[in-house]
Amino acid sequence: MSANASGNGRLAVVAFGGNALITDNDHSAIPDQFHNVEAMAPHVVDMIEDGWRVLVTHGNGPQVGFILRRSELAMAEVAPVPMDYAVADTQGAIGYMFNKALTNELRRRGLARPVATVVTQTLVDAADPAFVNPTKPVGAFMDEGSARRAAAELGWTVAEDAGRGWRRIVASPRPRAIVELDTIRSLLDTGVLVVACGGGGIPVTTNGQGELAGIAAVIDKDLASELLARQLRADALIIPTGVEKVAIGFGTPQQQWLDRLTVSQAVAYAESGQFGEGSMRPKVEALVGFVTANPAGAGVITDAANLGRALRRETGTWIEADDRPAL
Ligand SMILES: Nc1ncnc2c1ncn2[C@@H]1O[C@H](COP(=O)(O)OP(=O)(O)O)[C@@H](O)[C@H]1O
Ligand SMILES: NC(=O)OP(=O)(O)O
Repeated sequence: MSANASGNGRLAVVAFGGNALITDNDHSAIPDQFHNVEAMAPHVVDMIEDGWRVLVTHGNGPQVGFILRRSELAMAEVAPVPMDYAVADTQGAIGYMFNKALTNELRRRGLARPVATVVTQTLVDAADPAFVNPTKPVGAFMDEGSARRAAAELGWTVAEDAGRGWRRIVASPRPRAIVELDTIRSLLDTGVLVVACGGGGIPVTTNGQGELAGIAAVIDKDLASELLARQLRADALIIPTGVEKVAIGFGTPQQQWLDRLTVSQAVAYAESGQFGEGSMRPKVEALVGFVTANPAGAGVITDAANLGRALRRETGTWIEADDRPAL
């Protein structure tokens, strides 16, 4: 392994959004997702060349919904896929896309660094109120009529998603612990480029004797990535998504893109409804949690193409502890 591939250096958790993996009109098309992951890989490898150790996490909202829908459509012929297994399926498939794209990009640049995807379980509380109040959008966007029909005919819970259309929603309990945390840490310490905690992790509960059991839910990957970044004492938590910066008045004539938000400003804006529920709000909340626990840490929201520029502070929205002086 080259010196650059050692387990030293600043650690960044980079949490790619599930929607950010999709640009094609046919939202469920796999080649389009791989094409987008291929476009993201050079930005991750740029960070490695800049001396960062990188842990990639990713969302799975659209993809887990597609798997559940395929399973429903095929029910007459094959047994249905339980939701925890559907999340595991997305970790495997999206992890494979990142493994392949990152390995190819490292090879192109002559960098010797192993890449590994860790199937990751995330502990949740079976009594979490989220199980009776689903909030996590999954699968395709629909018009309201189609959504209401799916609710009546298929028993889905549906809701409008951040002004972008209607979607199926499922339970999204808070992540409490990452079961494979020590394995992920060991891999990072030996210089492996790790992909982990996909889709927020496979939701599991424990019976108190440490015995794990899967449960039907999709965990928010921003909140799980924050937990992971905090427990690994990462230096940066970066959330690449569909926008270069966070805005107040998003989508209105008063829209104002933000370079920096203090924790207090972020909390106040979140409480006044400035950030889309289930879209931008959990990202802001994740970074507030991260920089509150680690005031010297960098908490940044941007798009994948601007990862490097955002880390150099040329763009993106940085969320910072209240007492950190503005640059
Ligand atoms: N205040 C805001 N500022 C910027 N974008 C916002 C805001 N509120 C909602 N959004 C929307 O949230 C999207 C990011 O959420 P989403 O697509 O769910 O994330 P992910 O990339 O994790 O799949 C942005 O692309 C934007 O359309
Ligand atoms: N699990 C999750 O939060 O996925 P998205 O980022 O795709 O919504």
